[in-house]
Amino acid sequence: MRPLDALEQTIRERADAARQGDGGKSYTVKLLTGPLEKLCGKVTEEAGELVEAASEQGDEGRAHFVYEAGDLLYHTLVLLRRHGVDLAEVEHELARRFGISGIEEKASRAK
Ligand SMILES: N=c1c2ncn([C@@H]3O[C@H](COP(=O)(O)OP(=O)(O)OP(=O)(O)O)[C@@H](O)[C@H]3O)c2ncn1[C@@H]1O[C@H](COP(=O)(O)O)[C@@H](O)[C@H]1O
Repeated sequence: MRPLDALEQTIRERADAARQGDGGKSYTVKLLTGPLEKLCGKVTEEAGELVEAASEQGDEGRAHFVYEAGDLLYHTLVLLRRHGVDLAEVEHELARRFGISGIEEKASRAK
């Protein structure tokens, strides 16, 4: 199983635990059951940290960039779960775009 799929499964298990009033020691459960603004704030924060890390140089900068990308992906997966959206649904959306040039798609929206 891809790590991203395994992580999604763990997050789904945490959501099930939360529904049963379980998962007190889980950070994921806190994000799933706390205020939506808190989770959205974390996604925004992690996106900002990834963008900041993008200008860091060298091996250390690269490792930090990868670390921040992991944080953003994790928090994004938790937000998707909170909305009942599976990763497969997002992958389906991305697959739908295969072969559609971003520039052409933008131009078609401007018409
Ligand atoms: N991949 C992650 C993961 N990535 C990041 N984080 C947590 O996300 C938080 C990142 O926020 P910050 O760096 O801003 O830390 P912070 O300031 O302490 O966070 P806040 O107080 O603002 O919430 C940290 O607490 C990290 O530990 C993660 N927490 C959990 N997972 C995965 O989810 C699984 C289940 O975790 P639990 O639900 O906690 O059991 C784990 O085994 C991991 O596989």
